[in-house]
Parts: sequence; C-alpha cells; structure tokens
Amino acid sequence: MIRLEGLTRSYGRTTAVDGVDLEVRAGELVTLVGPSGSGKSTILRLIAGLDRPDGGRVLVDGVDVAGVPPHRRAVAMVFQDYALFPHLTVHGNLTFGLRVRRVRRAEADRRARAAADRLGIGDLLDRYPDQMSGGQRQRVALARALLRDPSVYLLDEPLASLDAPLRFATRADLLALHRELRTTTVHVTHDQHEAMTLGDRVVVLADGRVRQVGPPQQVYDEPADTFVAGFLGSPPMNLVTGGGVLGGDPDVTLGVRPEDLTLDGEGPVAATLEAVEALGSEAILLTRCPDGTRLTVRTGPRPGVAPGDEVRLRADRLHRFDAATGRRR
Ligand SMILES: Nc1ncnc2c1ncn2[C@@H]1O[C@H](COP(=O)(O)OP(=O)(O)OP(=O)(O)O)[C@@H](O)[C@H]1O
Repeated sequence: MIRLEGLTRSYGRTTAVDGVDLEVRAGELVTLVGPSGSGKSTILRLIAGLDRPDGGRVLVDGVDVAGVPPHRRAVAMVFQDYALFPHLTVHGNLTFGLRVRRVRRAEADRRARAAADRLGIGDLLDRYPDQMSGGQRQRVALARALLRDPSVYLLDEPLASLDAPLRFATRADLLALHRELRTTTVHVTHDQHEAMTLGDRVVVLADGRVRQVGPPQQVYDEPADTFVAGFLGSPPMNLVTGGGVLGGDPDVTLGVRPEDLTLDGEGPVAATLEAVEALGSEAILLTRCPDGTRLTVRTGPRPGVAPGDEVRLRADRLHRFDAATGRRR
C-alpha cells in the first residue's frame, strides 16, 4: 500500500530522515514511535506530500507519488493541534471540505452528521472550536478526516494534547474505528503505550533511521538493540555491560526487564533497596548492588520490603547484546 524506499530529508546540517525503507500493508495500522526529533513527523509530511524528499521515493499502491500534490494523494492527515477553522462551527468544519469538492448541501449535511455521531460529537454541531474541550476538538478533527474517506490516514500525535483518561478513551475509539474501517493508517506517537496498543506493527525510529519493525509484543520481547531495549518499556530494561552482577562476558551487555527480576531469598544477586515506588497496582523497587549497579524491579503491590533492606534478586529472562555495537546477539 505504502512503500518508502531510501527516504531521506535533511534540513541544513540536520538529517531528519536518513534512508528509511518501510512497507505499510493495505488495511494495516502502523505506529511510528521514537524520541523527539527522530524524524516521525517528517516521514508523515513526506508521505502526505507536504514536504519533498532529498532522496528516495514514496510509493502508494506501487505508484511513485513524487509529482502528485498533497490534495490529490488520497491521504488525510490529522495533526496534534487539530487545525480546525476557528470561525466555523463543528458543522462548518466538517462540511467545508465536502462543499469544496462540490458535494451537494443535503448530502454534505447527512455525511457530516453521520461522522459526528460515530465519534460521539453529534450534539456539538453548532459549537465553535473555542467552545469545546481538547478532546472534543480532536474528535472533530478525526471526524473531518473520516469524511475525506481517504485510502490512507496519517495521524500525527492525535492524542498528545489530551489528558490521561481522555487519551485512554479516545485511543479505544481509534482502535474500534480502525477495526471497523480497516483504512491503512500511519500513526505517529512518542507514547509507547499508544504505540504498543494501537499498532499492528510498530516502527521504532532514532536519529531518522528505522531501528526495528515488528508486532509490538515481538519488538518488546526481542529488541534488536540496546536503544530499542531501553526505549520500549517503562521503567526501561536494566542493562549491565561486561560481566557485572548479571554475569556474562566482558564483550556482552546483558539486559533484564524490571518484571523479569524477582525478590528471592535464594537469588544470586545481592542488592540494597534504595526506594519503593508504590503505584497502587504494582510497585517499582530501586535497588543498588555492591558494585554500584542499579537495578529496577517491578513487583506486585505491597512487596513487603522497605528502603534500606538488603534483598536478593533472581533474573528470569536475560537479553544479550554485543557490548560494542549494541546489537542483539
Ligand atoms: N522545517 C524544518 N526546518 C528545520 N529543521 C527541521 C524542520 N522539520 C524538522 N526539522 C528537524 O528534523 C528533525 C526531525 O524532526 P521531526 O519533527 O520529524 O521529529 P519528530 O520525531 O516528529 O519529533 P517530535 O516527537 O518532537 O515531534 C529534528 O531535528 C527537527 O529539528
């Protein structure tokens, strides 16, 4: 459906996108995730045609779209900041594009109402953007994208400005919408929960390059390198290089996820408990080993230990990386 081949874009001395190859299949929802500045938005803009690559190609349905202007690309982009017309009501915002495309008034009204109902904003059609909450505005922006009936959705952090409960609810709505419509979607986020829960596959980016592509659980279970290992997962994976407390050889970096470390009186790793973060449903233990290595442990709630306690730990699942290159072994 969408194929990126050696896609490259620089701004001055910054290489925002650096030789990205990626295939998004028809009907798939792919999340692009990575730290700030890793090139996520630039990739979306290049697909949408809002920016031009310095090198490489964007193919949609096998056709190079280099010469195709944004409004002819059959893509609908939704931005974090909604980009609604402030002087138009919800109804006006929803029907504007349809009217431009010469859809008749009654038909435009009908479609706008249907899209608004689907996103739960059917009773807000007469409101102006400044009379609505961020979540409501975001739904208007999504409804407007829906009305374009595109072959591809490009979503740039559409949930970033929502508070946590609303983000959770809207994420579920997005997922339901995608299940129903099966429109090919590229969803940019720096929120790893969003990336993990929404994506059929996740693409992890750093410095304009693809570090790993795969189904979320696979990327989590088998990170391709220490960057991905540290980026996906909260708290991040513990990484110990060169035969430290986790054992192993000097040329290996060993990793263990906090949930794979267990308090065990017989465990081989001795540590001092420095802090306990009780999060209600779970607890995070911050420990320090005699050699100074810090290990983060995830346990159930009420772990029954307190700061200052000497504990022993067992590592149940180790990841091995090359100490020099960081690549998974
Ligand atoms: N129009 C521009 N002019 C100059 N530099 C730019 C421009 N657009 C992006 N960049 C630079 O390119 C790099 C990638 O930016 P991009 O916005 O794609 O990253 P991102 O991963 O989407 O980041 P964020 O999560 O912060 O939105 C950054 O270093 C950014 O400063």
